[in-house]
Amino acid sequence: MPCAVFGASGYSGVELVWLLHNHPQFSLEYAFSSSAREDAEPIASLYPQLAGQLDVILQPWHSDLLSQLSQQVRVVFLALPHEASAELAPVLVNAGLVVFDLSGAFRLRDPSIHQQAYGFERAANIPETIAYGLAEWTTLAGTEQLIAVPGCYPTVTSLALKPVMSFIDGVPLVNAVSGVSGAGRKAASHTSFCEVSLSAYGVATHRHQPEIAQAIGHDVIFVPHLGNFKRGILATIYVPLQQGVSQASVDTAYEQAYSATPLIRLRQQPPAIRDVVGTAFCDIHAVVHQNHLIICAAIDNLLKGAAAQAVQLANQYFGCDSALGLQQRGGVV
Ligand SMILES: NC(=O)C1=CN([C@@H]2O[C@H](COP(=O)(O)OP(=O)(O)OC[C@H]3O[C@@H](n4cnc5c(N)ncnc54)[C@H](OP(=O)(O)O)[C@@H]3O)[C@@H](O)[C@H]2O)C=CC1
Ligand SMILES: CC(=O)N[C@@H](CCC(=O)OP(=O)(O)O)C(=O)O
Repeated sequence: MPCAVFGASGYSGVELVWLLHNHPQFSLEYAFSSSAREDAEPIASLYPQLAGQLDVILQPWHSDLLSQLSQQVRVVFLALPHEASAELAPVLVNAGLVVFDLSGAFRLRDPSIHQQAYGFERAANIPETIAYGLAEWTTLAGTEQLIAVPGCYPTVTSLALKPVMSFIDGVPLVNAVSGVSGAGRKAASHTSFCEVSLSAYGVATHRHQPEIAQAIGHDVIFVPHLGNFKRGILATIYVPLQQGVSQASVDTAYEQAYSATPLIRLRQQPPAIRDVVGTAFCDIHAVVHQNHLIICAAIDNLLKGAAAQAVQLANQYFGCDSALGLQQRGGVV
């Protein structure tokens, strides 16, 4: 299946390039950077750890490449800033391409919530049905034109909460800590090494709160934190339970939800970030304590929280095993 990656010079884009280059069913035909770059260059000039391993050329995207692209490629992955995706995705869909978009441009269904969360209007002229691709909870028909890949925090939080939603009695509280790669490759003072010191951010304002609420169908309190490590997210979630919910019923609910899903690991101990970094797994551990459920869940933000989930969805879309090409430990960044 010929494919292309936009935003291939960025963190989630380079992970996509690596996964697709090594995938048995996809062939990577184009890897685009922004048009702000003047020349094509080997991806190893930005990521020297790939020298001798990945001879992909990064090519600046220009719209006059569209007709060539749409003749040679069937599917595209967008790892772009939200506004850039909002502009480009409809153009690519109209050119007949299947688009997996890693940004937040198409995730929120309610236009006013979208406007408030992202600060720009939801794109007009978009396909009527946009799939929200939380991979373990979505069945793609293989006819969708645009698939919105969930955000990193919403992925780990929704995967942890969805199996136990019928037990809850109150608002779940989510504390999640992310590594700095979650903020992308571009330089910014608040994500530079000497500035980062574990702290909360976006308290009561983060755009992933409405996305999580939409995904689980319930209100949620969400507080993200930035930690001084490269990659990975650890979420600790406190769920008020209805009277009488037992550990056994919680365990059964997780087993029923995930016994047949190869990329979810139900753990006997709280997962550590290092258990999942470089993998496409989501690890989940849940314990009933008094009338609360305490869930600890971890993912790699750039893989299960971005590139690997996009490939998992593309696997499903084209009828492959959902974990195809995703079971080796890796990670470029
Ligand atoms: N980082 C993460 O953990 C996650 C990120 N995401 C989402 O994925 C998307 C990419 O994030 P991330 O990889 O972190 O970002 P980066 O900042 O690392 O990379 C952004 C990429 O987009 C390219 N780009 C920027 N502006 C344009 C434009 N106008 N037209 C075309 N290309 C452009 C950049 O090219 P150039 O290098 O030439 O500037 C670069 O390749 C974002 O929407 C983000 O929200 C989703 C889940 C997790
Ligand atoms: C650590 C950090 O800054 N994380 C990013 C979220 C990661 C991400 O890119 O999520 P989206 O796909 O929804 O943009 C943030 O809080 O904005």
